[in-house]
Amino acid sequence: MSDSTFDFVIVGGGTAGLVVAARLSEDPNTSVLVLEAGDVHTDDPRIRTPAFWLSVLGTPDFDWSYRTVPQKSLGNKVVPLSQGKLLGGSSAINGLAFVANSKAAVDSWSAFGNPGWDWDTLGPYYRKSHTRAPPSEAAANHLRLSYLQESARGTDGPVQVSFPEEVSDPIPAAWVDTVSALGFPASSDPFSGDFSGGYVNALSVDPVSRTRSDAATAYLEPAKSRPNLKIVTGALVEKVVFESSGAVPKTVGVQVKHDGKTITYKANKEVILAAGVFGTPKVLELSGVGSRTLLESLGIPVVVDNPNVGENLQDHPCSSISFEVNDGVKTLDALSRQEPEALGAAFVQYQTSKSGPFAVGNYTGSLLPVPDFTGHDGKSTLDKVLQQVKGAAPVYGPFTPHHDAFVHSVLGNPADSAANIFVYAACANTDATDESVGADVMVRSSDSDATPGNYLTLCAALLFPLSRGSSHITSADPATKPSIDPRYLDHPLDLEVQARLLRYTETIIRAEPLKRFIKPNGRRSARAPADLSDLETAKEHAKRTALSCWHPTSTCAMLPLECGGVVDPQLHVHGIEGLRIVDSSIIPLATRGNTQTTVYAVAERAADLIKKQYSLY
Ligand SMILES: Cc1cc2nc3c(=O)[nH]c(=O)nc-3n(C[C@H](O)[C@H](O)[C@H](O)COP(=O)(O)OP(=O)(O)OC[C@H]3O[C@@H](n4cnc5c(N)ncnc54)[C@H](O)[C@@H]3O)c2cc1C
Repeated sequence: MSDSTFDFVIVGGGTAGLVVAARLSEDPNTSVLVLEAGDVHTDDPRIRTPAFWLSVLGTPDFDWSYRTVPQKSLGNKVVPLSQGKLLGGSSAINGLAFVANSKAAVDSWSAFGNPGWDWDTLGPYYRKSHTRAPPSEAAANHLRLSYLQESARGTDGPVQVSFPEEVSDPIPAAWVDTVSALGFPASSDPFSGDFSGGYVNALSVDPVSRTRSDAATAYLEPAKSRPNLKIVTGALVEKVVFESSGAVPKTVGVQVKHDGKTITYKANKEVILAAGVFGTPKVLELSGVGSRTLLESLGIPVVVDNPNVGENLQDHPCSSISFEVNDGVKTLDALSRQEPEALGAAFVQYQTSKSGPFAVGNYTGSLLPVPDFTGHDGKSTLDKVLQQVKGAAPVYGPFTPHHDAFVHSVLGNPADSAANIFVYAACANTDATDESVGADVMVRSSDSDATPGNYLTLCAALLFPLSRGSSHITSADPATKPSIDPRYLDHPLDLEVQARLLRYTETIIRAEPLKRFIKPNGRRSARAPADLSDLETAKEHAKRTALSCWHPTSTCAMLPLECGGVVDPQLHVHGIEGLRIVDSSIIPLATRGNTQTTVYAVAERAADLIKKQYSLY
């Protein structure tokens, strides 16, 4: 294998990049190079220990620590946006929730102009990427997991997935029972494509070692000794290099900064971009693929003028409120306050029996229709809201009519979920400041009252936001971070829905059995209203507390060019030979639920498409 020329050069050793690298290098006659800007931290206990994920956010060794531009609709708040900067990428720092997308959402990809991308074709790749260990009988009973289906789970895929074997904490069961009693019982297996209801989700946690299972451990570890696979870390890809003499620019390789030197690696077959939702459009723009106006303003020679690059950014906004629990109810507050006794006990429990709070991430949630739009008056309420926002609805680009049609159809179908309401078992600090990075905004901090107390935070996340934003470079210098503008809650329909979801938390905490755990007239998070029942009050609180759920997608969407696209259904960049994108940036529509399963599935499918094109083993 040459040191500087490979069949495939993969930019980004994150979630998608390592899947594709592992699959392509299964063919011993194919050489694969992975270039990752971050370093190797696979053995670091802060990465491996499931519950530590919030505490590592903002750590420069692990996190790009992006921040949005001031968000107009949130009173100019700047929202911190973590993204993994290490081998394994965001799969190594994420919240570990392992939940599949819905059939309706994936089927829409094909309807948007991507033939061959629907639930029937992608569903098998969700299963191919993971192995879900069946829960013990005790955990299945305690966590109300009777809806799981054997046919929906992955049985021999690389990512190891399990349920918390936690049978002493009454909150998850109370949560599932409460949501069910309110009319939303878990309907099916989350990997069947048709799930809705309250649930305890599976986690990307190895059932034996009770450590994080990510792209580095699941995909790279078994493949890393292959002689045809080379991984270079600490390597920032600055741009893709093209040969532009023919009618269509041809990809030659990439230019990289490594150890202070500038190096060019060549690709015999393809360069594959997997630098993530902000990294991939940045590399494209630095390479001359993007809006002519932007590139010329920065002095970057234009290779392909495509103004869609970096557009269509979608993310799940999440607004929340914390409620004080009754005395004696155990939450994570003591750990979040870093009380030595609580930390010590959790540490010992994890070390000795791989159990306790350190063994799990966040796992109590729900995927729901918008409750206001269900039931007897649901349709007329939705019609009224749609009518009300009609005149003020922005047009973000050519994808808007397709996007509107899909979101309106989901909102109008009580069998589809448009909302994720979940519980974080501690008080949350939702007030980002200009200096906030990573975990500052979730972990309780100075803004909480001084008296120690225990809380449940209910978070409401809008799963199909119509607000769409962008991520673009502002300089030709590869070291400069992009300007990220998700436009959270910019679309008036998003604010209407988000406020209704947040308002619904008042209904949830007043319903049995969860009600038994909430302190009557107890304290709430700082500056939270005493009652959210008034819609205008809920809107203000939704805006004030809105943060990212860390699920950004779609900045290089798989869509026809005229519809706002950057890649075609083979994941080739429009108008360029030999350049593909395989990461979260190609997902055309925000996912119904957390994103990692969809990234794994897309990358698995991408590897098959590439293998087929080149007749690889
Ligand atoms: C804090 C957080 C919590 C989350 N929680 C969950 C959750 O609980 N469940 C869930 O399903 N999803 C969750 N997600 C989302 C999910 O993890 C991501 O959507 C997914 O991992 C993204 O995969 P990717 O391959 O697109 O990008 P990444 O995995 O981020 O990979 C991109 C890689 O490219 C590298 N890179 C970038 N630019 C360059 C360059 N120029 N040169 C070389 N390398 C480069 C990066 O360092 C990174 O390693 C979370 C994400 C975060 C950040």
